[in-house]
Amino acid sequence: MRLPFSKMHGLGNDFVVLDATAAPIELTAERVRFLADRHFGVGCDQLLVVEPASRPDVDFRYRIFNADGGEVEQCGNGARCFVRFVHDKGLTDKTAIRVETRSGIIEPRLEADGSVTVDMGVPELEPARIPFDSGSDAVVQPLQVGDTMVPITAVSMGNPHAVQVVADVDAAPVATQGPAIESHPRFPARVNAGFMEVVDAHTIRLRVYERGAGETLACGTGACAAVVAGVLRGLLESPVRVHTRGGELSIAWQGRGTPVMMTGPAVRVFDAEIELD
Ligand SMILES: N[C@@H](CCC[C@H](N)C(=O)O)C(=O)O
Repeated sequence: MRLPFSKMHGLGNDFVVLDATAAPIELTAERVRFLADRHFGVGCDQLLVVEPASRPDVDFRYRIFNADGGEVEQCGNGARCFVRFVHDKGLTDKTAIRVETRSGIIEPRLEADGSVTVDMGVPELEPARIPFDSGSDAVVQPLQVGDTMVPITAVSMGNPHAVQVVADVDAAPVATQGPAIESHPRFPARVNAGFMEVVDAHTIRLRVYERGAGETLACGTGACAAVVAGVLRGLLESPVRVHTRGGELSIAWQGRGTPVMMTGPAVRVFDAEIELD
């Protein structure tokens, strides 16, 4: 079978995007891993599948698979690329879209300058929702990682994040601590590990070791989670510019009980087809 796809990215966090609005696409974890493979397949951090909505009050459903084949709840950079994709493919002409994800409905909006703003919903801060087996809802919690005690803030943007503050993000132990935090027993569903350098109250530098994908050039939900963690810790004030290795995002959050707003670019790089067994 020949499978048409688009290759897209949001700040270098790259995606293979499939249109399943007209007919379902049979996806196995093995197929996802093949498509995501940078040597034997197409290559991406996440695979996104656009599907028809399952209810009348939303426009589409979109599903997210990590490069390791696992289906996950949310993806910020993917949400912006989803909007670019449905417009480029003529699937809608609405600029404000309601879309179902595994973690609920999000509301992205295509801006006049081509950037996309996404209402990413209200962050969950209760550790039990992460799930984070700590029995406490303190904003900063100790996490034993090897020989090091790491103070982290656990935030769910639909998907789970553990954010730590570092002095210099370029020197942060992302490659070593990232996988250890991702699979830490305190996070039974695994977690995305964020390393945030606070530059000033409105600016951070961020790297994220993503669950199921490794370090990516940018992580949209990771940026939202880092800003939430920074505001809760009294280090940041909304809005915050988030500098990633792939570029810049703007994140606004007015505090507990309010949604996180994310604005950034979305790029369709090329369209192609691939032969699947
Ligand atoms: N890159 C994404 C997040 C993708 C999912 C994540 N790796 C997870 O497992 O939760 C983003 O831009 O948010």
